[in-house]
Amino acid sequence: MKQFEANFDGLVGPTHNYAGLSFGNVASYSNAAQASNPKAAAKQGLQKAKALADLGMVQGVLAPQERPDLYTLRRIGFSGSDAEIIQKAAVQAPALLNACCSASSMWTANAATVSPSADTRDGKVHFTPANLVDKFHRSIEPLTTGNILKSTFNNERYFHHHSHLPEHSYFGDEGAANHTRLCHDYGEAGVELFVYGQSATNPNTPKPTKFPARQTLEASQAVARLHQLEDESCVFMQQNPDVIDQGVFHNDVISVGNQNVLFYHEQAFLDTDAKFAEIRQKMNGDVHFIKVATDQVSINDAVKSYLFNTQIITLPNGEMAIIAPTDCQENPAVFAYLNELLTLNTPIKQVKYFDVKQSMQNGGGPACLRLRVAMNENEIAAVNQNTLMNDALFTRLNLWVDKHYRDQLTVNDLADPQLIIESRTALDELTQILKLGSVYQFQK
Ligand SMILES: N=C(N)NCCC[C@H](NC(=O)CCC(=O)O)C(=O)O
Repeated sequence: MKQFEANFDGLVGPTHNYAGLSFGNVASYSNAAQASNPKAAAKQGLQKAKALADLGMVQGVLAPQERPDLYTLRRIGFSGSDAEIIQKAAVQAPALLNACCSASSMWTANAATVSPSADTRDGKVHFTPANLVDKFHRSIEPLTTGNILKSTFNNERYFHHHSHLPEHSYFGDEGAANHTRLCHDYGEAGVELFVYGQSATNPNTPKPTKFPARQTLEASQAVARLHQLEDESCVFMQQNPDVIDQGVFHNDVISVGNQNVLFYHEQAFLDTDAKFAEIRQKMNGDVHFIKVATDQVSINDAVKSYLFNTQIITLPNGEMAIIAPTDCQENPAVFAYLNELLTLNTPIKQVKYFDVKQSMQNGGGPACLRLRVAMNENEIAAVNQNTLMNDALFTRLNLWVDKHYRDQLTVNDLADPQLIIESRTALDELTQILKLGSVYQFQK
């Protein structure tokens, strides 16, 4: 049976804005309070998704979340009509209103951790929504994420959905941003590489000192247990705390894998040699570790350009390509490195650049925008087919964005009570386009 790795990109929501909500994420902090362009942001995302579909990849979309999140604002004590709640929050607690308006669910690498059926004991594809407890604006995502995943992968014969992990710092979980699956063929059992920032229960292990380590070892181990993975197919590796302190807030800002390739910066991990030996032994066969040295690309350039927040994809002809943000073209050291990479004898033969600047300005590159789901033909046939990208869906979603999205949004606009009406109208229509059923609270 044929095997594929599908990418499910998050649709950018109508409230896309820059509110400086993510301490430790350099781009989010440095672009705080800039005006955003929701329509352009959504279209940049659609262009990338469509281009991958046109390359012959299986490409899907995941719906965004309802924002402003009135339910959370009510939960924290704001009352009255929708307009009154927004108006009171804007005056009394503007930072909390901003958090409840974030379109951060667009970065679906943080939606969940996914283990393909080839790796799991029950032979199903497993999903655990990330609890994202480190950031308040993201901690309000997992319930709706679970609803959207269940409506997108809506067949119990093939898909096993778990609840998110307990909402406590012991179990800080950021989903697939800290999880890479290495394998020889997508349909064969692979090695699931869990990269954590700190151990929450062991005070003697290294930790960053300036910025938070969002992913814990305890969360990664819990996901591996839930997903019924064998010990022989898991590797738990610690991210270098020094790079977290330089703005590498997720592992996918410093390394990316695909099949038997791991592309990484030499400073990415702790205990690299021993852990790579473990990966080699568990992989039973060739693994290409493509190391980028600090004198080729500094951590600062990697964080600015998102060299490692690229997608490595296997094209239908078997060659690998890198999907990179145009920011990599604009950074001389990174552009020179990528040109050189193509001359080295690695499986990566092409680089394709995409303008995703609206997302980049909040610290989200091409890889943040997608959730990978490796599936066989039967599993793909069991996916909600209305979420799969093709010419018709691309046209339909562009028209939908044109109809509902604002050209520009500032943080001050988040107090406009009209925004919730626009957002709900847009999302209601989207659930009909994607035939998701009632995934949002306002639809229940
Ligand atoms: N690396 C991966 N996989 N994802 C990137 C997530 C970016 C996101 N930015 C934000 O949430 C910024 C929102 C704001 O500041 O308005 C975050 O920090 O969680």
